[in-house]
Amino acid sequence: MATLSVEPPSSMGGYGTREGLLEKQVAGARGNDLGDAMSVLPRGELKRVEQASDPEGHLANAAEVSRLLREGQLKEVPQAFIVPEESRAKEAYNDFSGDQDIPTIDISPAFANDSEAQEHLVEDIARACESTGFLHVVGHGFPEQLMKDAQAHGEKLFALPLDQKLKGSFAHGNKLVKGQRRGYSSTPTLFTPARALVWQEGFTLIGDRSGQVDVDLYAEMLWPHDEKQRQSFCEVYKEYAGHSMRVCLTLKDLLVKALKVDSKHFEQYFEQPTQVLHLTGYPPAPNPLEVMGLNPHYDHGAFTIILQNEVPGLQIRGKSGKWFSIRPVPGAFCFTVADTLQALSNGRFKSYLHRVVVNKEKPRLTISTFLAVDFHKVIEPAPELVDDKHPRLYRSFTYREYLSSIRLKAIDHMSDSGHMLDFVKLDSPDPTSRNQ
Ligand SMILES: O=C(O)CCC(=O)C(=O)O
Ligand SMILES: [Fe+2]
Repeated sequence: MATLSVEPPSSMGGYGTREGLLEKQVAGARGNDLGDAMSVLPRGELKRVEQASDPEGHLANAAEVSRLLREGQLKEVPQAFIVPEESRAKEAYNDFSGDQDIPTIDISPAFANDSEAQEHLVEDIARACESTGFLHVVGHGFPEQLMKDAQAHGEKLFALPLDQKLKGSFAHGNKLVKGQRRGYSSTPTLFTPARALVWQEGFTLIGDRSGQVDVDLYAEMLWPHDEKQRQSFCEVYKEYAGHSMRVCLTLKDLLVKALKVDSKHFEQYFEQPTQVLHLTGYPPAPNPLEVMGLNPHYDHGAFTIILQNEVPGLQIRGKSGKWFSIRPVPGAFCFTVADTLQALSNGRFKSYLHRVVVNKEKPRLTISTFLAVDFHKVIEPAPELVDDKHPRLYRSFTYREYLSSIRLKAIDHMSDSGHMLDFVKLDSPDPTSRNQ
């Protein structure tokens, strides 16, 4: 996924020149050690990623490879994408066994004055976050046309020639920001125990609480000669960021109510939240299960809302341990609890392992909004959630630490499907997670 910036929100606007903004962004990114918030790169792996996403290396870009295969210019998928047998998904993109447990919840009572309906809503949310960790959100008030426009612009972006897309990337040439995904990102290795390039490409924007987002710079690099497209792209994603932040903050309020805790404790984590808007394109693959769209992982932030096109592929590993695909619900955001929320709720709300598999025919496109808590706030559960029956599960940590030192430690010791949160568990027998 994506990169987070610790720059304060005001830093996203107001730079007179493109160079100034560029410089500032690079400096900002260098100044933080968060790295890529979602990608787990084992040490030494970065070089491989940089090489793999070399502008010359068209064969390391999943979209390009997919195109060449479709056009018959390439006979087989390059080895770098092939997932070792033992790490491959066995469940196809349209295996929905288990999907019936994922509820669709209408959050419109959150905007109305009906306390009874609100109470039911809050109960439904609590139940879903405690059991499946995933749910579909409808009745969110996000403009339907804007969803479609954002998806259409995503398709346009991913349809650009690779060389052009790479110009809108922060991972190349002098603009290299180590390990970070901002703007366009060519196919990376993500959550790597599987050690293969994932079958996807991405585009990342960083936004703040006010809904501002750093889109202008990338649009200028992607469409230097097409002002109309550039403006329209920027307009759509700025609007998208404003609405998605609003939906996220509404969800945050509902989650606080669902936990029945003093809202003050929670509010402190969301004074300067960051939203990472991440578009992911998953091209078709001839033998879909020999590659992986996105390796199994838990999201790190507070929670994520995912807008999916009509093509399924997001899979979760349910309580029974069985993987299944989530059927996209038109007009809905797919919500998932992430690690920070699991820690803040003292384990009551659960972050689940998920991944993405691809299919033979249809490109999949998603727009994820990752909501992250303030980087420097010490994450501790609300006192009401800790008692004799519910002892404290995780030690205190900051989100910044979670994405830097804890993450590095986890990378060295974590298994394929390991959970990074286990590395801050208080009763963990794992010596690497103790005495920190
Ligand atoms: O694209 C999707 O369906 C899910 C993406 C995801 O899980 C992630 O980027 O963390
Ligand atoms: Fe995820």
